[in-house]
Amino acid sequence: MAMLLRKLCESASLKRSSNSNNSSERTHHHQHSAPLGSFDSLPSDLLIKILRLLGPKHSAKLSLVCKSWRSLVSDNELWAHFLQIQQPQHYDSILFSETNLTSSYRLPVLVTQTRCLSFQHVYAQRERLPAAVIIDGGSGYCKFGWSKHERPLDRTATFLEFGNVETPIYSRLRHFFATVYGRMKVKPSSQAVVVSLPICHYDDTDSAKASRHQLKEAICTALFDMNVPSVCALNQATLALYAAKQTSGIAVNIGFQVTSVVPILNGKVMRKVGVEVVGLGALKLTGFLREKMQQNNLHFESLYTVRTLKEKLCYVAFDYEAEKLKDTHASFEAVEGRFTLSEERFQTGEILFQPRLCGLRAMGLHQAIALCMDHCYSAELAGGSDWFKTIVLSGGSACLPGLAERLEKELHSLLPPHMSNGIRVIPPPHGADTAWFGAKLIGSLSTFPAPWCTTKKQFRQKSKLNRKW
Ligand SMILES: Nc1ncnc2c1ncn2[C@@H]1O[C@H](COP(=O)(O)OP(=O)(O)OP(=O)(O)O)[C@@H](O)[C@H]1O
Repeated sequence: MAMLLRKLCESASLKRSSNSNNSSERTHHHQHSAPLGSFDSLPSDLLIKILRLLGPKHSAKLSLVCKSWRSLVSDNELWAHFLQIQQPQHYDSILFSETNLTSSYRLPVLVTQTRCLSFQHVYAQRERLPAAVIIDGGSGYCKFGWSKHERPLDRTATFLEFGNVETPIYSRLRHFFATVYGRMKVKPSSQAVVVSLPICHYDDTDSAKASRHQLKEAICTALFDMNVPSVCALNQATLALYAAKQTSGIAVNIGFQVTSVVPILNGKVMRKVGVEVVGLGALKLTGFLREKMQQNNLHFESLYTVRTLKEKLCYVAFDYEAEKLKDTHASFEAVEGRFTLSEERFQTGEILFQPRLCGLRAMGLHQAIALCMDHCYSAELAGGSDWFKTIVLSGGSACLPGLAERLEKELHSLLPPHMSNGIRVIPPPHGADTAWFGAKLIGSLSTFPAPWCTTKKQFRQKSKLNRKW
């Protein structure tokens, strides 16, 4: 094989030199004589196999030799293979994003468009792309890092460091972004940023719209004042949906303080249909477990221990009543020592379905989702009658094992068959970093940053115009 590869390269370089010596001969050569030199006799699938072994760099070089090599090398399957071996675990996400998200106008992609996609071009563009900064600033925890990295570089407790609501929003944001860039040890002016917008001011009212606009403006102003060259700001729910390789569906984010149920059609939040919000989140879950542990004489020093036990031992029961009859003891070695939990393990997650267990008069998560689905159905939007049947979970607390299965079961029993048939509840595809991963997908696109980002100049011009009007 090594000999074969050497011969291939020799033939290619021979051909290149003869081509550059005589251009009229080149035309003749391509059209009539052996266009691939001594490899002409080999079937093209074998040649593709050889190219696979040569790798992307050498294959790209071969495509410079002549038209015939270029045509052979441009094989889409070959470059799909190179994309796959480069990031085997994310290949599906790359395919999804390159077919559905390359333009920021998130219209449904036509089949013909998919066929036009040149994987060689996609590969080359992605290689050339400098890494972007990815910041998902959650209300509890901020995840930040690089688009070319597998996962966030770090997490910081947003609520502890930046949670002072009395501070004017602009200075809080400046401090927040300066801290993130400081921790990443990078100059803000060196690269574009993809930043998440929190899921808040959900309503379809003018005042909520104005608040959303104000928040986005404040985020962009803070970043541009720090000389970031271009900014892409997208809401967390849409990013979570992208992370699950979907452009339409219902994004359910179990956040730090609240849970939001967000209908999204072709990447756009359907505020007219309605976003449901339940006042339950990570804080309530931890608080509930703490109470249960205290009631059951399980002594701990730090709330951090309770949070760790929640993450390591808690789960959602498929059938709450049946679970009570089982032996559910399990232990975990925390920093403070060894803890054994039993019923607390599934009682904690149960508050999502029965909020009254923690003294809250609110809808259960399944009810909020069913209500949202019902609104989607009644709205009769152009997306058809199925787009809202895909439900994507996100947020750290949505990582509780068993949550997706239980939700699916509850939705089936709440909804009539024409609405529940085909329901799919997808667990957080990238755990607590789901929205971050969605933003990473955007920051890694072959077309990034152009269609997704606003440059400093564009932003300033738009702000000036807005002020005039
Ligand atoms: N495997 C897990 N099981 C249960 N809870 C988890 C798990 N992993 C993380 N969490 C919890 O998730 C919470 C943090 O969630 P997340 O990072 O989604 O918050 P956030 O993004 O700041 O919230 P928001 O969406 O409101 O901005 C923490 O309380 C943490 O304990």
